[in-house]
Amino acid sequence: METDVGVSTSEEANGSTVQKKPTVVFVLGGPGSGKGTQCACIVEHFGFTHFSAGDLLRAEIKSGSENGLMIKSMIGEGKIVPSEVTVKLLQKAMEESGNDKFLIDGFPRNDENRAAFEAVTGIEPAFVLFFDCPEEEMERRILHRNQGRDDDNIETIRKRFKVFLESSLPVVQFYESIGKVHKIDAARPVEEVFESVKAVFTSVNEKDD
Ligand SMILES: Nc1ncnc2c1ncn2[C@@H]1O[C@H](COP(=O)(O)OP(=O)(O)OP(=O)(O)O)[C@@H](O)[C@H]1O
Ligand SMILES: Nc1ccn([C@H]2C[C@H](O)[C@@H](COP(=O)(O)O)O2)c(=O)n1
Ligand SMILES: [Mg+2]
Repeated sequence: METDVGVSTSEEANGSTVQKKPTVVFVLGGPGSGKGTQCACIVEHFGFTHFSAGDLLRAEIKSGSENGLMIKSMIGEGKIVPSEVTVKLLQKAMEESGNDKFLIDGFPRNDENRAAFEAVTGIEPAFVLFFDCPEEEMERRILHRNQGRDDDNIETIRKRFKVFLESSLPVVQFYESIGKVHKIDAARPVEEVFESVKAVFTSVNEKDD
């Protein structure tokens, strides 16, 4: 059933009401491609609220919720948590944020994620940013990340890469087929990548004006 996440209502001059859905940008890319790093820059410049699906799931584990152990075990195996759980966390975060512009990072990770989000929120992404990065570079970045993530070990990293190729890339290809993907070469220094990201947001904003 569809709910009205962040829907704002405005009254037209003729008295009719218009409902505006929030703007959602999905931020996709392999593990360690730099999604979180770039999202932090986008937030500073473009007024979006950033939600990382992985961060929300890790917070759920820490909170001691009834799903915590299941989520921990799936993340440890590099597997994708059932969409019902992740979509609920995203929906709650969006509702509580007070904003109507969201960067959703690391989601949708598979076609089930994509379909569940659309069915529950009724929202389709304005566009999708895809950070394209070679596996060796992603592996190097993750192994130097040092954020104490349980899944940043070589065995789980390899599993995450496999899931990315088998389940997440097809979602990117789906959005490509409907013309929604902006592909960014992520194998460059952070500032250079962000220059390309900025150009995407600026051109989209200009088209909307
Ligand atoms: N362009 C870059 N060049 C070099 N290092 C980078 C770049 N972007 C991010 N990093 C570093 O690589 C590591 C992974 O980046 P980040 O956490 O942003 O990736 P991610 O795509 O969110 O990964 P995950 O999917 O595992 O959450 C971090 O230590 C970050 O500082
Ligand atoms: N849509 C999602 C996003 C993340 N997860 C799980 C599985 C991932 O390996 C892990 C870490 O995500 P990241 O922080 O690397 O984006 O979280 C998921 O099941 N579903
Ligand atoms: Mg991340």
